[in-house]
Amino acid sequence: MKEELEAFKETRMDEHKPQILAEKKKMNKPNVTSTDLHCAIEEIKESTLCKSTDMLSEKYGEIFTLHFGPKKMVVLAGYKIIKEALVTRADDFGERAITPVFKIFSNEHGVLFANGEIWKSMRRFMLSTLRDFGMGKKSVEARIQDELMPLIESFKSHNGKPFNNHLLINSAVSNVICSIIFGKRFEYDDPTFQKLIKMLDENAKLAGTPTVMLYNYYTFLASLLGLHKKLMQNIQDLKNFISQSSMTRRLDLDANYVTGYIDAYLLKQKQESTKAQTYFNEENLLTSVLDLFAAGTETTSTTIRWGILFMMKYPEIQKRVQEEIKRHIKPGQLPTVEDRKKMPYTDAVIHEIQRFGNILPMNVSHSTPTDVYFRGYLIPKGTEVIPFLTSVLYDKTQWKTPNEFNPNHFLDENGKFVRHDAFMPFSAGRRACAGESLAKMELFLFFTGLLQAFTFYPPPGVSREDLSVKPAIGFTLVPTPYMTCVKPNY
Ligand code: HEM
Repeated sequence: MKEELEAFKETRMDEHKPQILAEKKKMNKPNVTSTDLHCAIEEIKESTLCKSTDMLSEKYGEIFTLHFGPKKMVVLAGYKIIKEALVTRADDFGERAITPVFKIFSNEHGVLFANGEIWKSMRRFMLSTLRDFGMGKKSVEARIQDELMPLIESFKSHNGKPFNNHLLINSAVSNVICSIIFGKRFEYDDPTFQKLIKMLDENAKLAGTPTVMLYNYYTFLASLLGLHKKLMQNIQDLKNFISQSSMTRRLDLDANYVTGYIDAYLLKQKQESTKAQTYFNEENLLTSVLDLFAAGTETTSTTIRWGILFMMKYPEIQKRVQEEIKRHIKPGQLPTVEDRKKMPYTDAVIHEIQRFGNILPMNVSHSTPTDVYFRGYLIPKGTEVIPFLTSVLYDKTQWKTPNEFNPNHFLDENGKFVRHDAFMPFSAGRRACAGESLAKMELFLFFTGLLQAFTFYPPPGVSREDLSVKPAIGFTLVPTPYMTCVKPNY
């Protein structure tokens, strides 16, 4: 089989003379290491350095090989090539790379870290169930609005004194997902809830640490050292919690009263139980619920935390958002999804928070399901591919001022909101974020609701210039921990 593949490569290479990326390319270009990539991401965020992604692509081109320890990966850099790969060539680039760390999360089940038929049926079910909840009796919009009130109260309770908003925002966002999954929210001081949030937060940090990365590339050695144990323990504990909750829901299951995702899954499982082949088993339930939990909490919460930091740093922008809120939403009334259409400036600011915040700089790795010929190269089957999202969100050919926080990127000369093709924080193509609609709704309702209620400003003695937008590097780019003060607006 191996010889056949080699022979195949040879014939195809003779025909088209492509280079085998990750093999021949290395000969005429310097090696790019993960450190180079991380440095570039850091420098991009330091606007004073005025560096941008073209630094990487100018040096190495739009497509290059990256060496992580013994492993070679292909990086795609820039809007055009990433769109071509993920959208036009979706069949060639639409698989997930299941690295050893991702395998700990999923054992190749669920949605986020799965492929093939399991991925297809789980993703289809996830999208349709989330859509149904959006239109159900208690819509997702109402669930988010319900969560906004306790969040505002908790912010108020600090009486203008500096506090770190991290845990509170995580709790609010996580509660939206909990309400969708389990059909109920938790009090912020509930010890079980606090433990869940802590484990999710810890895992997001751990997944990007060098020690856990080591597990990806030197798996045997890292297993001996037990570097991945905490991550594994957290995942097991989270799955145990989901399993217990689903056992309770099974007892109360009522097709006329579907409270959440778990109910919907259990009903589907019942329907499919007579089929010879079904993917609606226990392992897929636990993993897809964990996917929702993990992918749905950290991402949205981090984006809101970036948003508050940017509002403190750019008070003139905060003021313009608040003026627009005052014009369209009465005091005491909660924002609704409908309001967004009337509020182009706020919409543009939220889009810019996502662009500039760039929370998933390296996307989630894809891989090639077969040998792929692309832009004159042969990328062998099973190669990990990084569609480098930073290079799209900061692409100099697509944005007027890529290294500045500038809401005008999303406004025309008349102040109307304009879409931007290179706005790709949710990625693109068949693996694009499954929670995009929910995330957009949450970002608008939480951000607008918080800015309606409060003005955010830095603690005494800290100037806006002191506020750093340099991220802490990990799997997601999170703001360096900061303190904030709030002044109620009414
Ligand atoms: C601001 C918030 C969010 C951002 C920026 C974001 C971004 C992303 C990105 C970049 C991917 C990888 C896409 C790819 O592989 O090409 C992804 C995948 C995914 N996201 Fe999100 N996400 C967000 C919120 C959410 C929420 C709220 C949920 C769940 C309710 C969610 C669920 C998922 C799932 C299940 C996948 C895997 C899709 C698949 O592999 O088919 N995300 N997201």
